[in-house]
Amino acid sequence: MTIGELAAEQQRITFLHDRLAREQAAARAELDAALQDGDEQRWHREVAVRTLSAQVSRLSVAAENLCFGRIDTTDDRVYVGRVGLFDTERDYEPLLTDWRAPAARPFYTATAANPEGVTRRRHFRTRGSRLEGFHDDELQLTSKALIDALNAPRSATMRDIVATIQAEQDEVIRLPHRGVLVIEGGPGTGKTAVALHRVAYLLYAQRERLSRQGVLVVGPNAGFLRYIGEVLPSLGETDVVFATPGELFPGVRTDLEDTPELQALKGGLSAVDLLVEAVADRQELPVEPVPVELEDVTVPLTAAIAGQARERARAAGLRHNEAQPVFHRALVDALVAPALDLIGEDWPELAADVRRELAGHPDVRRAVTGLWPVLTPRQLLADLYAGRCSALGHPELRRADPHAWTVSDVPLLDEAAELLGSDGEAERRAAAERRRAVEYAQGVLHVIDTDQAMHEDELRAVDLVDAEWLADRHTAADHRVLAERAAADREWTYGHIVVDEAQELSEMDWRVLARRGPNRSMTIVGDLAQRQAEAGARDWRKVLDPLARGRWQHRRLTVNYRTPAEIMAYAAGALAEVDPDAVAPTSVRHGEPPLEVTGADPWSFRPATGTFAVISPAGPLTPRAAKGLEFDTVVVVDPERMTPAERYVALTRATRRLVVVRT
Ligand SMILES: Nc1ncnc2c1ncn2[C@@H]1O[C@H](COP(=O)(O)OP(=O)(O)OP(=O)(O)O)[C@@H](O)[C@H]1O
Repeated sequence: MTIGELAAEQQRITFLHDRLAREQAAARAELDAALQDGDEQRWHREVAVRTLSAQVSRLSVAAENLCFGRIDTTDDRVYVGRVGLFDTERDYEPLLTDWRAPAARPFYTATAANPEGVTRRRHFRTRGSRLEGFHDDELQLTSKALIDALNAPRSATMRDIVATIQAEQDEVIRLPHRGVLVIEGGPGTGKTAVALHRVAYLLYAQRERLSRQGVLVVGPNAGFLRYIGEVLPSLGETDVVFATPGELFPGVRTDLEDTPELQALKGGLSAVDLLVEAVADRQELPVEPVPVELEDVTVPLTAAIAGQARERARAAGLRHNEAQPVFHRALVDALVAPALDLIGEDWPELAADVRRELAGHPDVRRAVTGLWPVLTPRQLLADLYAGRCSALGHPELRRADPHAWTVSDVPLLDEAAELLGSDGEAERRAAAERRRAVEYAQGVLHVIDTDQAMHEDELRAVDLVDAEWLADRHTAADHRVLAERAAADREWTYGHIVVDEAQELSEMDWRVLARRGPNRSMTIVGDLAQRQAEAGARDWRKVLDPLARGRWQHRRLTVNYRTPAEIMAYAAGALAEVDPDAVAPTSVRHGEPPLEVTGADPWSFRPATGTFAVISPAGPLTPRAAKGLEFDTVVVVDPERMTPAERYVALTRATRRLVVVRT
């Protein structure tokens, strides 16, 4: 690196930063203009505001590490960075190439064995717009830039890796597969990083579709979501909903766990049958005949009559709530003949009169709501847990607070919503919303109309518009951002779904995700050897065949970027206990061997700098909560008191130093 070269590259980087600043200013000005534009149709304006806001946020996060690399070929030179910048005066010639563009790809994939036309690959080290240095990596597999990145101390949140994506990772990030992609790999192989960069890549390659539908990222717990939550915004992407499996049913947010036995019961597919039975159990027959008092006679609504009506309602093939009116009609039909028998007369109009009387009769209506109640998913499950479970052969499901939802209840609530159908609540809410809007519009028109200053022969607002029309204009647009709308709507379907730590999800969880992603565009990352959940995956085929038979692909990552080789060798014992045939990933770095001590205070190992965690069966950080996280120094307390999978997870969290303390 000569001083002249450094100055030339600094000039280039300064120029790119100036360009970025210009583009930022232009996008902001356009956004301000769109926000103030009163003439533009409202819908157009909202689309423009949304697109421009996204553009502004994308450009504003790009300044840090704006340009991180350069590749030279025999006839071209490409600067690679976080966003694309173009020379608008020179036919949109690229000044900086977005890391996701095809032209940037050789930056990640060229090797000495397969240089892809690349003669030089250069990595820049920058701070803001200041170039601190650069180096050329001779197209080696493991570059200095990677080792520097891996040796850097970690912070509380995960960072993006655009400057140092490795070839095996790049292949997965850009894989053109449209269905389900499973990325498997041991601890620290960059599965999470790769999945998030794949989202950023897909948002780049299929922006039109994905920004309309959004992307859902499912992670194991809130701590993990906080840890990874900055990666996509740092890449300028915001149309992403993050959720734990305990948050996938709108209105419920839980991290309570059932016992492993209950998790297994609720997580297996037989839970669907249990719910079908629970719904059937709510289609009841009267124990005693219910008297229906007509004008002339009292007809007993017997179990036989209700049974007849129930058969008809069940045969209608509708969902439970939607079949209630069918049950009502069938009950009325079934009561006509006994009523006529009791009246003892029959002439053509009499049957029609009796039917009419029965149809509107409060006794019949009460019987319908008692025997075939409209239910919400929560009511169905709460009643089940409050005691109905015993009659269905599962007394173990009974619990003191039936509404204390657990993570394993969430897929059951979702399944129940499917079985029950609409309870009318959403429609009622929409109708109430609409009534309020019309009332508001009427108020607005009234104010305009009673304005004293108005002349009698002037055209008045009410001559031109009515309240319904005004209400339409008022409520047409939903102002919430996509992520909020999607998270609140159980029937929202996402353009792409990412599932991290996917080995933890139960068969019932997968059914929820299948509903949220009917196009089966998914990236699933996990490691079967790290499974801690009783109802989790033991075999990808078993999980994915029902979801996307013939449409899923499997890729494996083999290099460990987190844990030094010495720590990985130590953790290999735990891995062998989980699965004797499993192969541990190969670490790229070496470090100090783990330290084993007895009876020491775990907190005495807290280093002066860097991130630190104590993982112990009793907390503060349990192996379960440590899933997916990493720290510079980790103290694992009493690994023998953990299951082999928990031990394997706990021992593979350190990026530098591992201490094992036995109490
Ligand atoms: N190409 C890369 N350049 C720089 N850092 C990387 C790269 N790939 C992975 N890393 C870093 O390695 C660490 C481990 O990555 P990540 O958490 O994605 O692994 P994982 O496979 O999801 O691990 P686990 O299974 O334990 O959750 C992170 O700090 C990540 O930033």
